[in-house]
Amino acid sequence: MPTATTPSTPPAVALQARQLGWQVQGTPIVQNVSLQVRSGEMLGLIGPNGSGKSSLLRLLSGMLRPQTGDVLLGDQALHRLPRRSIARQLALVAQSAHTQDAITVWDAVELGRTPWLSALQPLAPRDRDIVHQALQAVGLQDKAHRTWHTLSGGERQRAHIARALAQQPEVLLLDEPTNHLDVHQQLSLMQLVQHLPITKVIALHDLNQALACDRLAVMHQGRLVHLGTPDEVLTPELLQTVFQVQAHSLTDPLDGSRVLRLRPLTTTLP
Ligand SMILES: Nc1ncnc2c1ncn2[C@@H]1O[C@H](COP(=O)(O)OP(=O)(O)OP(=O)(O)O)[C@@H](O)[C@H]1O
Repeated sequence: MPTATTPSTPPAVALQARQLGWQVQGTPIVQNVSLQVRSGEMLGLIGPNGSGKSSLLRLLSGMLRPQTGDVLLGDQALHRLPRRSIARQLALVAQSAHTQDAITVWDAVELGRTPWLSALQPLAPRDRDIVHQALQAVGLQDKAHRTWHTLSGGERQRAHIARALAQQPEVLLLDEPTNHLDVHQQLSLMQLVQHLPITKVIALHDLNQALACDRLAVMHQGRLVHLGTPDEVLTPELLQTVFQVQAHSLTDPLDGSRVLRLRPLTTTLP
């Protein structure tokens, strides 16, 4: 019978930020952020433009090194882990990941297997199956042999996600993954991510999409200002002070779920 101390039992906290701080030339970008991401949850990261969401995700992924505080992946300090070990456990789908134009979609997604292969080791049939499944999950199986530069913005976005899935991470960080996607693709992607049996942290701008998360973390001016369930967090008061919008909750007559109706407090850009 497994116990709480059995090594194969996943830790209750998959990823943890402890008093993270990051600044550029004396300007604080992320300030004193502490949070715990529970194993298996989908944690939404929301906040206005420039509030520090992408920076926090990059700190959590190890791409950026904090000047203060640290990140724990499971119970291990991220900065002490070799890159390869991090890449076997955690994948980041960044907002503007670069991919060479001449590469095919298949090759781009195949790169997700790199952390699992030793030098010069060719892909085993199992690796090829995983790449195939990742392409299928994002609906790109028919475009596997297309070159990168021929893809639309939305197709590139889905290919980046497929590459992260091919990594088979335990923790998946996604930075505004629904950008560039049409409404059908946005909903499909949110469902796909929601049902992945791993830990997810997802930066989102669409607050109605954020309602599907288990918990939400709200960034404002580089600080984490709220953490809780969508109902606890998305109050009219918070939406007014952080997002500068007036919010009304409606109920979807089809399934009784909550829908947010938002109006700007002011109509002028800051
Ligand atoms: N490398 C950098 N050098 C200087 N400033 C930076 C750097 N990276 C981020 N910033 C600044 O830090 C702030 C937070 O940026 P970040 O991209 O983390 O915000 P965000 O919440 O993801 O924004 P958005 O919703 O617009 O994508 C912004 O003001 C940005 O200009």
